[in-house]
Amino acid sequence: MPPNEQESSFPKTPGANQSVTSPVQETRFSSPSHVIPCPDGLSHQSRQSSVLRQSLRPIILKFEELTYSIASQTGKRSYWFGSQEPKPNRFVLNGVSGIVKPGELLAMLGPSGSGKTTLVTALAGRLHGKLSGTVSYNEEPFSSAVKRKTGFVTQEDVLYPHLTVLETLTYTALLRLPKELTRKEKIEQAETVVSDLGLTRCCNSVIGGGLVRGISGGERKRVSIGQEMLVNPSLLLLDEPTSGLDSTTAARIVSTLRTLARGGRTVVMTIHQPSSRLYRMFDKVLVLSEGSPIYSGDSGRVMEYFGSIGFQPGSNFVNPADFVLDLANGITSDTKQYDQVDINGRLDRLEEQNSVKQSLISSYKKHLYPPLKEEVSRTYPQDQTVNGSRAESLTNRWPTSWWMQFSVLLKRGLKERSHESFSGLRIFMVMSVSILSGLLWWHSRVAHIQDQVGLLFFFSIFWGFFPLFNAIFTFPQERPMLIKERSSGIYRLSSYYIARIVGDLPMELILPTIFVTITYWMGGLKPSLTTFLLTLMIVLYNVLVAQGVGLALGAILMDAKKAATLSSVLMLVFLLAGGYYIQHIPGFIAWLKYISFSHYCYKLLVEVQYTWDEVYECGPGLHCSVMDYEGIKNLRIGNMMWDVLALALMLFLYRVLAYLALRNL
Ligand SMILES: Nc1ncnc2c1ncn2[C@@H]1O[C@H](COP(=O)(O)OP(=O)(O)OP(=O)(O)O)[C@@H](O)[C@H]1O
Repeated sequence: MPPNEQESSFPKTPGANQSVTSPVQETRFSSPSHVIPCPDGLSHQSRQSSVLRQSLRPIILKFEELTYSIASQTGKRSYWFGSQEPKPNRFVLNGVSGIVKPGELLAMLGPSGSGKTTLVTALAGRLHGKLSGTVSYNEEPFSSAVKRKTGFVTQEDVLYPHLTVLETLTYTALLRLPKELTRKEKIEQAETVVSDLGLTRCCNSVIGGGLVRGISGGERKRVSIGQEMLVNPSLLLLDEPTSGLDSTTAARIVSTLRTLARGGRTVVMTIHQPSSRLYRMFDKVLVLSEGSPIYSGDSGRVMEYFGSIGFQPGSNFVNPADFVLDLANGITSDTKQYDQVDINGRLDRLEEQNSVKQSLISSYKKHLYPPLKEEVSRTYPQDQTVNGSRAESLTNRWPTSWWMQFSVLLKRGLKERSHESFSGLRIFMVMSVSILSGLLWWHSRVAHIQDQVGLLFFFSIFWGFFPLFNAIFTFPQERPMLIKERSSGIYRLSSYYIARIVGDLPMELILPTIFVTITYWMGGLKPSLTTFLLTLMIVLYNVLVAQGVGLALGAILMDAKKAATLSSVLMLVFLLAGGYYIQHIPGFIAWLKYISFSHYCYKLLVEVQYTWDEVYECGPGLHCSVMDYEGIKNLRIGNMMWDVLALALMLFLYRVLAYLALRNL
């Protein structure tokens, strides 16, 4: 078999219960030494630990009379307040029922907006809002045990763009697979998924996204599926796994899903417009029309059912999916659908379509719902249920230890953000500002006290603004990933949060160190190593506090634009209340400086720079004490400890605030 044939296609696994008989491709890819070698097609080991193996704890998924509504708006705006008049709730799902057993693949079909995504999200236990009806997993409600055995692939792929395919799956394996497995076994499992999903060819390519060119949409989708397959889920739910893919790739994906189902899993997917080739792979279909079911049952009996209630396909009929989707839209073979019709004709047609939909919904209720209800209410024998593992899962809520989560998240974060942390632009910006300010304040002397104090104030403001603005984007950017991984119960928020903060530290601290080193000596500040080191420590301390403010604003607002606007206002206030520009702030607003971290930083910088016995030339032949200089006197220099404590309090409080805001995500 030519290498490419092996690599580019899905494995020809006949079923998880059967052994793979395809020839083994033994030749490894010649990969550069710095690149992790990609796994072979299907190696001996892969065959033994293939993710297409059997599910350990089969799940029977039942859902009964699911109804979900949203409050809609009339669109009429009040002139003064811009509020909208409330309208009665709109039903997105209306009495949807079904049952999917282990080994079955259910496809949910329906036109755009018919409620497929809402339904699959509800089945994954992630729909918040007014959902009524029941969803059960082996007769039990959704629980953390079920969550751990459920894989959910959303319509949009949420992946880190700068990680490679193999890195993405390896980090997921390290985080999601239980601690009973060794690190080596987890990595092997990730490699197996790469082989099983035919991703060998692109395993060292970056995922890409946004402005980064990476793997194709189909490959990205397979990576998303692979992330869920890694944990050998008993229940796999996928929202539009084939959207935007060519028919061959779509067929490969559905074929893999079928293989997974045959291994004893319960697989549910939504699909927009399947080809007849895809349609034949489904065991069951559920057809939705504006949130109401019009068919639920065996995929092979769909034509027979609609024929029995008087809806026959037209003479040019080929694909059952096209036929049922037309029906879900209220279009029958008799409808004049694509002709040019006037406005009256169009209204008539809408009425006609609505009456077709109503008739289909009534027929469903009359003919399909009673036997389905009976099937759903029946109790099925279960060999081994997810609930069997409940006690174990409840005592052992997380798959890995806190430390393991922290170290994997730290490494993954460093890898993903290495390009931005060490971005040439950021370094260039800091270097150029430091050299420019060094030149502007070139060898300033105590004699020019105002200039020198200005440089210290500039330190406090620049190193307040810069880290604050960088930190603002952290959580709004990470939000989709955090929601995805946290709703799968992969790690604790604390391990993620600390890994994120620690991961950002090196660059957050290296840049100001370079800056202060250049500007301090060029700017002619006190030529003492101790004073220099103290100045550096104060600036770094300020950076950490500013970063905390940025993280808190980003986490609370979860909108980078809003957070940036708010922080501009905040920094402007801190700039003005800092004590450099205005020395006599009116008493009623003077408290502002106490909430400004730049004020404390500036005060500390002045305190370490000057001593009480230092003088400057305050007039021709006149020498005054530096501490009597108006700009310094009003700072009320004295107790450095209070300033350090105030900053410590802010350092702690803002970070706690950010953490609490993330908990409410
Ligand atoms: N939170 C929400 N706010 C407003 N509208 C909503 C919300 N959730 C769902 N809807 C509406 O419910 C309907 C069903 O949405 P859903 O995304 O489930 O449809 P879909 O069948 O998956 O569509 P598509 O195939 O285009 O993805 C749509 O009209 C959508 O606008």
